[in-house]
Amino acid sequence: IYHLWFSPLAKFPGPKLAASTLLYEFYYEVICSGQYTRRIEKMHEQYGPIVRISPYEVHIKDADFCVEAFSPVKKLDKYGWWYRVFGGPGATVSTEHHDVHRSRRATFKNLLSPVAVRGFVPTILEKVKQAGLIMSHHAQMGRPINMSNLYRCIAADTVSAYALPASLNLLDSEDLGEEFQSGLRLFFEAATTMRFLGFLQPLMMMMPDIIFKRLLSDPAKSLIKLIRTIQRPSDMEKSRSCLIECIKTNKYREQGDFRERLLQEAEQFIVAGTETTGYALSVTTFYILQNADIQKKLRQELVDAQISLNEDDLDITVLQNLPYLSAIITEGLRFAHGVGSRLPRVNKTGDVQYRQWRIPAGVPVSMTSRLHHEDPQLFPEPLTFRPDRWLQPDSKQLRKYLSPFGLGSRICPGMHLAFSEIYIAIAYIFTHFNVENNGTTKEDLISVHDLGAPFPKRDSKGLQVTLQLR
Ligand code: HEM
Repeated sequence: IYHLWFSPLAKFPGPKLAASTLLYEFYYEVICSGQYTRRIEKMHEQYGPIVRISPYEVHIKDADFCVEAFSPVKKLDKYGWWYRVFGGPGATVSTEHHDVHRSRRATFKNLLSPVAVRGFVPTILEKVKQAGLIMSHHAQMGRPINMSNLYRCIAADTVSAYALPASLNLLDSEDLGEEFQSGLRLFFEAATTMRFLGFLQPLMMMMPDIIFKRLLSDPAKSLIKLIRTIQRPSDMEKSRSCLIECIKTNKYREQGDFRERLLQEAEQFIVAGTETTGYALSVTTFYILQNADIQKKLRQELVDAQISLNEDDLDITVLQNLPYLSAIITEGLRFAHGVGSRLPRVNKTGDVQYRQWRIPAGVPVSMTSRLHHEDPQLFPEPLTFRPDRWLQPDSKQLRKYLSPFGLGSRICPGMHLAFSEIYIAIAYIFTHFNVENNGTTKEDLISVHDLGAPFPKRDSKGLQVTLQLR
């Protein structure tokens, strides 16, 4: 009764059931597995650009407003209830308060800068070439390959080698990271459930180690082992400037357990940098393969540019200046929003005004990038993959509405690394192989379950392709 009649949000449009209990969201998120984003989309169709989606939160679908409201100059908190399940209390991604977040994020500002990423290009190329050998082997055997898994392996091996002194080496695994992928999906499913059943967390912490270990998949165990072993002092000394050093030596060093913070930040890097980048690569490749003309133009540009894809002299800026490749990658990111669900923020410093609606300070306000990316007013024929839309005189204006990496002060810090991986992998693969789709449909790739990260239908075989060496 309070939520429906007396709450300061009582006058906001939206379904009465959603306004009165969190069980409404629980049903769509947990019972139906990641369906609330789609439900919110429907609510906007019915109620307009602002809807109350829970007893405590409103969601806005208005790209111009969101760009402004999520601007980096605004001091916004993350919505603790939503984010606490994505990492421990020491992880930057789940840090609630703006000021604490600022100092935590400063810890690895230099680590992920464009200059630092440029220094890492030879390692990225090495990983892509390793994947190229696996592809060549499949080409010779005449066997199709699951590119979704291969891309995820490249992403996991790259981000782990970047953040830690050792790589996860999933490209060496026999199942090409298949088990790792199931583990990641399980992680996101469990996180979605725990958001609502947080009261069970203390019980889980009491679970004996032996039972906990049995529940983990082998790759999850290797990830934990990898992070644990690199905490030995000898590894710390010999490590190049990576996450360990950043946390240990930075001036914002926090009180508390260094190892625990390292574990949480490292996990966050690997989870945040694997599914997202792998998904962007799969979706972009899928759409290139759907259209012979796009593929032809891309190859022509790569051939004309005569780029050397060797570790010693690859200049990534040359790749990044290729207009058609860049347009393809930008359009790919419009489809492959790494975080499919909403991004809620809390402004504690003052009320938020949206049109005639005054949202009281402290109320979580969320937005969803996909809803902007698929808005026909902003992107005509939004469900058609059209790199050309990024090559028009006015396409700079359009970029404002593209937010695959989020917005504001919490925008993805790993985007330079992600861009480098995507540019190198797409350029390398389409230079060295003829690639053909082997029966993959859109339904095998599009996000059906938004669990923080987007996941396709459960029985999807990923992007299956056949290859021929060029
Ligand atoms: C195509 C690839 C990627 C996409 C689309 C992507 C997308 C995003 C988005 C949308 C957010 C904001 C989440 C929010 O506001 O709640 C985010 C945050 C984050 N991402 Fe990425 N990401 C990608 C790759 C990476 C990589 C490679 C890394 C690691 C090097 C990384 C590390 C992070 C971290 C640490 C955060 C939390 C930032 C903070 O809260 O300050 N991401 N990412």
